[in-house]
Amino acid sequence: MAILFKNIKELIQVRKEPIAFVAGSDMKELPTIKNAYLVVENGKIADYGYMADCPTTPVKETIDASEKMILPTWCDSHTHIVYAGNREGEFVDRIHGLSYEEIANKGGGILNSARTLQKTSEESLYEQSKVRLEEIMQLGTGAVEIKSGYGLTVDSELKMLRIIKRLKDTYDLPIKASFLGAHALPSEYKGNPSAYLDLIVGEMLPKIAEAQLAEYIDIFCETGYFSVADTEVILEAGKRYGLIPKIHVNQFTAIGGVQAGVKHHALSVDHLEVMREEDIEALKNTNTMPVALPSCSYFLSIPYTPARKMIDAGLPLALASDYNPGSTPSGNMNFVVSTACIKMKMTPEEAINAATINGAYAMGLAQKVGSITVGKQANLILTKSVNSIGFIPYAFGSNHIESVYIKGKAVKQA
Ligand SMILES: N=CN[C@@H](CCC(=O)O)C(=O)O
Ligand SMILES: [Zn+2]
Repeated sequence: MAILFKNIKELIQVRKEPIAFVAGSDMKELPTIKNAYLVVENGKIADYGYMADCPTTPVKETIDASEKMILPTWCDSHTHIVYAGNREGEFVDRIHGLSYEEIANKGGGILNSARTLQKTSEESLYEQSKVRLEEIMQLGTGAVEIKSGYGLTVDSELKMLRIIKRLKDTYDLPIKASFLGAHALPSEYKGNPSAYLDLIVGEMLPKIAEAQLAEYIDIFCETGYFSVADTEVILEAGKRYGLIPKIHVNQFTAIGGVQAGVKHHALSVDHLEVMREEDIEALKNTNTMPVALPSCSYFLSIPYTPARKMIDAGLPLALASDYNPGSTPSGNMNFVVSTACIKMKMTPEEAINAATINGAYAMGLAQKVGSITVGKQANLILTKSVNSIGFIPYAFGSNHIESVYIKGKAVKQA
């Protein structure tokens, strides 16, 4: 039996026909219906429209949404929520003046998280990760991509990906897995990166593909991590096993990673804090979604992705959290949307498009989530009483969410 939401002050991100993503000036358009109803049946959006046309057929439950808005849940296309322990010690080191790079050069950073994860049992890692997944669901995330990349050995990378699989099998929200074996060079391979690339290509990838543990292949293409040539090797290898590229590029330096991503038909290129004209040019008229991670810029005090320049050049943009223990210990997409407006000068409409339909596209889920469209999964945010759409990112410190629904079922609040 159906659930009826009635008297919805504004139903946000209504798309009658499914769309893949929005780009350029279209990102300013966020279609809505004021004074609306919405019907959910069998976990899917079954019907919606103006209250004047609200159906009178009996339903299992009616929810009065007077003064409240409904929008699709956030689509977080870039996270690292499977990790062990935390890195608050490095946070304090940075307060005392060390840079992210200096900490990494001392064996901290990603290698620090890898050492902890390698020592952590699969059960404990699952328990730690599921807490973060449940936390982000309560914060309104209804679809998420999760990366490996804190294992950096065959066994530990597989351990991470098995946990992502277990989360997929346990929870109702869509989850996508990316294999990020090339996240950092393990210290035992120092001076011999090609031996580590051989391990990824020769041992990790075949095992991951055989067990069907990942949809995407990722790499940290960055000065001091992996080169553009390494990136091409890894993306080629991943593609041989059917994995689609989704890569980390241009976080600290621009070295041609965007072009490599486009050349290999990456579904997304993520970070993009440092963008040259030629990087923006390279993304035009492609199917590659640029993804900005403003919480990372905030936490590390590094530049924000030049969203205005990119959108004004006609590009699409997605927003994601980058939830991880080092550069972004937060998976709060509400903060991401607010920060995109406050620091990147995106309008509320652009930011909501970027965090819903464009995020869904960046993880291959645009047909399933990211808009209010009949037949899509009923993953919904019911707000508290709010004045307007703009009020949501404007009042950035407040919790505007009354309830989150995944496949039409309310997510238990902590
Ligand atoms: N930049 C690369 N990877 C992560 C951070 C990893 C870490 O510091 O643990 C990111 O996307 O920000
Ligand atoms: Zn990342």
